[in-house]
Amino acid sequence: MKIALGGDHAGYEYKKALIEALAAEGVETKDFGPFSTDSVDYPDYVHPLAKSVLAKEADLGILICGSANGVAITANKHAGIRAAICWKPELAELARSHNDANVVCIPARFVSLDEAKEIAQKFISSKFEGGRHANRVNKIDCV
Ligand SMILES: O=C(CO)[C@H](O)[C@H](O)[C@H](O)COP(=O)(O)O
Repeated sequence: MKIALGGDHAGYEYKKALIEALAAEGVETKDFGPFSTDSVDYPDYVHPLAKSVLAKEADLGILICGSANGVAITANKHAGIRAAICWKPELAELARSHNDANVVCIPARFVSLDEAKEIAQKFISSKFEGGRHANRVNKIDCV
């Protein structure tokens, strides 16, 4: 499994820690930046990550910023991206199992680092259930 990570300056420290934690578990990652806490514009980092997930260069994406709103709004502009804002591990599990989300957006200014790690872990380890949920997800993509 390969995970793409990105976000903005408000999520930089959490992104760094998540990459270290994933690497320690043998999970391959690709860091789309930013690479410091200098103030940046999140769309500059979200668009390349979304394209990479759609190109199947990465299996799933993790976006981290202050509130998760901007990165989610941006990622969901890409047809085929289903980006979910998750502030609890249970939400991350449901985003995968019910909504087939392929990107999770974590609000770094509203969760602890340990919570962010749990959210990321639950997201990448959960599977889409299909069935009735597939009918619904397919209608999203029909627009
Ligand atoms: O929605 C956002 C980006 O996806 C975040 O909340 C940003 O991290 C936030 O807007 C950054 O605010 P700052 O005052 O420029 O640090």
